[in-house]
Amino acid sequence: MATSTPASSAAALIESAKKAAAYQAVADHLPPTATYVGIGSGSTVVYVVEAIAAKGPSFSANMTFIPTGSQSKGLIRAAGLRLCNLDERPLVDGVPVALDVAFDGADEVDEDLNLIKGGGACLFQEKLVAVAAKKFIAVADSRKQSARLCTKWKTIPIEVLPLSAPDVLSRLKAMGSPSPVVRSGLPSKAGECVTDNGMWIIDAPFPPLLLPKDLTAEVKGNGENGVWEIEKLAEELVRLPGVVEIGLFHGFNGVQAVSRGKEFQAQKPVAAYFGTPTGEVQVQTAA
Ligand SMILES: O=C(CO)[C@H](O)[C@H](O)COP(=O)(O)O
Repeated sequence: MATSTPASSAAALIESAKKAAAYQAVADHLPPTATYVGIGSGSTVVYVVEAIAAKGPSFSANMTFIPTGSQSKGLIRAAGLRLCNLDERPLVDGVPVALDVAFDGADEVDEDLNLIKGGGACLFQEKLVAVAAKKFIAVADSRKQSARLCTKWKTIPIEVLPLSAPDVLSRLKAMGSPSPVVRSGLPSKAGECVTDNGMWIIDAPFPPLLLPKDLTAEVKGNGENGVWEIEKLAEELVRLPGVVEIGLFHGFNGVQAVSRGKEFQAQKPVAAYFGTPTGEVQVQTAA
């Protein structure tokens, strides 16, 4: 007879928290009229696909699902949903059709809905899919909720061209990241973790990232004393030669983007769903 240990029951509670968040996010944000839907990567998104499949084939008959990498592609296929790669979407007036909604997991979510992503090394395609969607929804368990990024998930995943890794590492150290490392593929792969795009991931630790509202005349958040505000850090990181994409999803969300005339360029979710160990789901929305 299988015995339940405290560790196995804690793991089961986390799984049910992820599942509850995913099912509620799908119920709230996937209307039967949706046509193009983004599917992210990671263990929580498995339940997003399960929730969609559970609605039956007629619900998704007119929907096409856009993956964020090979895991996500496999999930869409295994569920019998219609798959279309990001670059194969039809053009409307010369522009690739917008996704109605994209669902994805996160490694950490701050109080302004900025995200750290890339724990599963899929951040580049995840960002491409998020910005192609009118509405991006994050799903997670409540361990991911945090006032400031880099508090619980202490490193920022950065996708780099392998050739550039030594230079990027030394530039990151100069920016105040104490010990950035190239992510290993162990235990499943000897050598570096190679992304779906043939790149490497650098995990760069930073102290907790400030929000614009934290800045004062004394605290500038520009890296002085190693302290960074998220927008300033993101701006510097994407400018490093060799960096392909960063795991900070920041700036504005889809609703704010429309009002700024920057439709479909939003990296931030409009809502994050957090499952809790008690079975409750907390929803954090943009202020
Ligand atoms: O960003 C990701 C992959 O690059 C994942 O969405 C993130 O790591 C969360 O994964 P999980 O749902 O397994 O906690």
